[in-house]
Parts: sequence; structure tokens; C-alpha cells
Amino acid sequence: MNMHVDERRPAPMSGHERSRHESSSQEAGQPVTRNPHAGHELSIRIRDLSLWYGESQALNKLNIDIFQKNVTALIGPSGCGKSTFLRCLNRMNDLIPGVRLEGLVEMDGRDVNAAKMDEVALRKRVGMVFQKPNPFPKSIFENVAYAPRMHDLVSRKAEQDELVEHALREAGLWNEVKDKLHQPGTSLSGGQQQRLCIARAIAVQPDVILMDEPTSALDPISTATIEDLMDKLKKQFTIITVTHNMQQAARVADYTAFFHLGEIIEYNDTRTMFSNPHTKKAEDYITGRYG
Ligand SMILES: Nc1ncnc2c1ncn2[C@@H]1O[C@H](COP(=O)(O)OP(=O)(O)OP(=O)(O)O)[C@@H](O)[C@H]1O
Repeated sequence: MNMHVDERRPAPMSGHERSRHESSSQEAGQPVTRNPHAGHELSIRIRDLSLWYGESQALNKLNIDIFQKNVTALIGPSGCGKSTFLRCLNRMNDLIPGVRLEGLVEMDGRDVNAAKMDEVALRKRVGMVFQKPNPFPKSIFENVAYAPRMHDLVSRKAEQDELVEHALREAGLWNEVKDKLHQPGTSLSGGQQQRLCIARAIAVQPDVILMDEPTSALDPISTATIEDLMDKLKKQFTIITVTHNMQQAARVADYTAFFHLGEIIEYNDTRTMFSNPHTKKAEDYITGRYG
């Protein structure tokens, strides 16, 4: 279910929910959150999300609305919970023993953690790109064709060829690889491998693409190529990216969430976050006073 948002609050909430949200936000001092872009549709709604690794709490009552077809950047010092939060969105934390989670992660109106949620289907809808490019030890072609075949999105060879070409074009890689589709994915440069991983993610037509520091292992030119790609891909996909690079967040993100010690301290449109942060902690981090 898609919802329109008003100018002051990222997503409509019931009266009960609102008071719960506001009081928990005040208790935890979080988050300062606004949506000046009226009309953006809600993609993911997070309410009072907490997570523990065994006895150790990594996320504390997070509340955030993520908007469709935008880039949202997650920033904050090392160990503040950005990757943990990202993994809540496709239930990858389920794979870690001893993880306990409370609160709501809702995608298009459906509870991601509901028992009846099909995890394979969820991970098809929510693709992921990691810090270090990780192509399968297979050909360039197979890297892209494998998941669509597994999900029965293609059956005939011609359909498969078409889909692979389309995904590689979307990822800005087609011209560089069209004559060597049957060479190993690992034979490509780091930046090309990362674009191959993006092609692999978009080949199953997800709604959301999670990116965990997607350019931190890349040179400046490959980084700029991926940033341009993110700008293009957000027309079709909701992108959530973790970055330690403040300039990158300022360049690519429509919204930015600042994490600190497992809490979202501030969530704002990126322009406001970087020109007029509403919290001292975010300002200090952005201006490099700590990090
Ligand atoms: N698999 C795990 N088991 C136990 N603790 C973990 C695990 N993964 C992360 N943590 C802990 O959870 C907290 C948040 O870690 P997380 O990796 O989410 O932070 P981050 O903001 O992404 O950090 P970085 O920017 O360094 O990648 C840290 O204290 C970390 O040590």
C-alpha cells in the first residue's frame, strides 16, 4: 500500500501511534525528522525498532520513513548500527545466531518480520550490494542470469539474453562487457565488478536496493561512475546506502539519516542536513569534529 505524505511528517500515523512515536523519540532524543518533499510515496516504515546481538543492544527504538525512488544515505561513526539497520530491511540479521529484534519494519504496508513473510521473495524485492564487489565465481552472463532463472522470471534463452543485456545496460556495463560475456565476472576491474553486482541486483527487478559502502573499495573514477548510476537508478528503485563519505552523501542522497550509538539522532532532507543540521551531534559529525 502506498501512502501520500504531508509536508511536516514523513508518514501518517494514528493518534496512538503518534504519541507512542513522539514520546519514544523524546526519550531517546531522536529523531529530528521532516519531509519537505510532499508527494513522495512511503516505501519502508520503521517504528520503535530495536535489535540485540545476544546481550548487547545495537539499535535503540529507531523510527524512520524511507521514501520510494529516492536515495537515502545512512551516515554516522563506526559501530553506530548503520549496517545492522540495513540488514533489518531484508532480514539478513536472521542469519546471525543470537539476534533479537523488537518493533516494526513495514514495506509497502506489510510486516517484513511476519511469520508468513517469504524470505526468498523478500530478498528478491530488496536487493543488496556490498562494500567489496562479490561476483559469483561464474561468467559475467551467469552472474546476471542466475537469479532471474531461479525466480522463474525467464524461461526461454532469448528472454534470458534480453534480460541480461537490459540489466547490464542499466548498470552502465554493457558496452564494456558485451564481447566477453562468458569470461569470469572476477576478471573485471573492481569498479566493473561492482557494476556487475548492481546488474545482478537489478536483474530481478527489486523495489529496493541496499548498498553497504558500495564505493569504499573503489578508486575515484569508479566511485563517480557508481554515484552517477545511483542517480539514474533511483528513477526506478528505492536506494538506501551506507556511506562514510560525507561528500558522497551530499552528492547522491535525497535524504540523510545520522546514526549515533544505535539511535537515529537526525533524519532530514540532505540539503538541510548538510547546510543546517538541527542537532549538535549531527553538525559535529558532518563538520568532522569526530567520527
Ligand atoms: N554479527 C555481530 N555480532 C555481534 N555484534 C555485532 C555484529 N555485527 C555488528 N555488531 C555490533 O553491533 C554494533 C553496530 O555495528 P554495525 O556494523 O551495524 O555498525 P556500523 O555503523 O555499520 O559500523 P561501520 O561504519 O564500522 O561499518 C557494533 O557495536 C558492532 O560491534
